[in-house]
Amino acid sequence: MSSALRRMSTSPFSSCAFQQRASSRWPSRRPPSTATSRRSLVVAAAAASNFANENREYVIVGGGNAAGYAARTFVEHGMADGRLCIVSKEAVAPYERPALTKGYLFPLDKKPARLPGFHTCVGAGGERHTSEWYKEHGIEVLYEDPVAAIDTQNQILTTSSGNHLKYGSLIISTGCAAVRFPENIGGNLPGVHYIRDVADADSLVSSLEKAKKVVVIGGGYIGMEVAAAAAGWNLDTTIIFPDDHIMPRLFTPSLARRYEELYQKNGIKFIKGVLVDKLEGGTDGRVATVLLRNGSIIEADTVIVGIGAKPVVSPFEAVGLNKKVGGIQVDSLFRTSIPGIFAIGDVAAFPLKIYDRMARVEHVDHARKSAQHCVRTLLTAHTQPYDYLPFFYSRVFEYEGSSRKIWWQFYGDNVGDTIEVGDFDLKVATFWLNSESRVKGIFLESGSPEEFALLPKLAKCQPVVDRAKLQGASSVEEALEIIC
Ligand SMILES: Cc1cc2nc3c(=O)[nH]c(=O)nc-3n(C[C@H](O)[C@H](O)[C@H](O)COP(=O)(O)OP(=O)(O)OC[C@H]3O[C@@H](n4cnc5c(N)ncnc54)[C@H](O)[C@@H]3O)c2cc1C
Repeated sequence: MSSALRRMSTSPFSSCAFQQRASSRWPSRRPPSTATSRRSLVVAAAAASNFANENREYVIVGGGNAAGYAARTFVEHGMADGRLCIVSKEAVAPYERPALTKGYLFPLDKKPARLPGFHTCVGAGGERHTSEWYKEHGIEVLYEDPVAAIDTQNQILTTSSGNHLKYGSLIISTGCAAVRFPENIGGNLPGVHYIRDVADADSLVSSLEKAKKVVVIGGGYIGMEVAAAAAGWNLDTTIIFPDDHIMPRLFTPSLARRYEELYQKNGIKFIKGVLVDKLEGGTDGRVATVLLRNGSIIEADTVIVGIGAKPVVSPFEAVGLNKKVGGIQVDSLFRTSIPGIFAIGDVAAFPLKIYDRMARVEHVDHARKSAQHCVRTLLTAHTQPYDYLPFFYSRVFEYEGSSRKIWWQFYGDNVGDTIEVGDFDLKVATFWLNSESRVKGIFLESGSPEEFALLPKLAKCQPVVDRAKLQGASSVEEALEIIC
């Protein structure tokens, strides 16, 4: 590693993330003054050593889930030390983003059922990849310095602080950004929250600590999880969305109805089938009311907007975008149209081989697997196409004292018609069957580890089933036996 690189990889982060959790929601946060001095150091190093021409063999842009798993794969191949640089917009080392709407939001006195996995885990020891881990493995991480421009001809990245980095190979993992309400309808009022990163989650926790009336806009993953977390704070919580039921892109109406009943038992109210027109501030400037298209006015001191996310393609448009599914177009080895440039995770539009179509998948399982596949391609020149089976999961009401903890998984494709089996109070499964009665997708809630382990196998081999028999199954166990 060159001396300039060594100086920059010095990270002031703490490595004992968990021990410090009780006193801070983000234990390894760096004091702002250190960030400033580190940036000055980077600029000084650039001036002193013709920084732009100093070659980084491998550069990852983005400091999220995919970046974390890509770094881990570089380490596993012994190719990280002094060769790998991560350029991140965030102030902290890559972490497990799904925790942000789950355990991370629970009140600390309710002891989260699962410790938030802020940092990626590796190996049998499951050691945490704190900033210290990156340092120990000789990985240079530039924090809070997003890439602002790329010169693909000369292979140079320019960061927002004005650094120039020359790369050998580049992996883009910029993920997604939350869709925001425009400013003119109150989208930026104090008390209005969007959750994409840990800074957003910290800001929401500060609001929840004082909140009385919470409105969650959006009935998808984010809305469902945040509303369930707000219930853990015993707050007056209302979910508002334009669809007929929650999770319209995955849940069947009957499954959604049972979930809505459970949410209502936890004190959460629903306003369905209506759009939000405007958020208005009160005398203190904070959000105070939510105006609906049907003329209703809902009071709120805290609003969480979960209305979707869009891939962060800027400033990489020239690398080649996919117009249909959005994001950066890659092939089955995560190669973009420009040699030496790859894209992974949420931002990558890739061939979903099993269903023979292009897709972008905004889920952590794909972020991890695409990262591992891409780095193996880069380092070992393997040519096996990525063969991904879509997998989604969620967990809600996991805090201590909750009447019912929910954990569900979905594998496959939710196309065709559905057969629902089981008792919602115990265990429930939904099967998506195509016109040939092949199982295309499976949803299971509250299954055993063995049952959950069956799902990917079934969704992959897509067995043909006897519909009448499946329909007549009296339990999930019986249904799985019929299919297997
Ligand atoms: C609140 C929340 C809850 C979720 N829950 C679940 C769940 O329960 N299950 C599930 O499967 N998935 C869940 N997801 C989705 C999952 O977290 C993502 O699919 C995963 O994080 C994608 O990884 P990624 O690295 O592609 O993107 P991200 O993890 O989003 O990382 C992208 C990174 O790039 C950085 N960046 C952006 N632009 C630049 C730039 N110009 N320069 C440098 N850095 C940049 C961002 O700041 C960020 O650090 C959740 C997502 C969120 C936001």
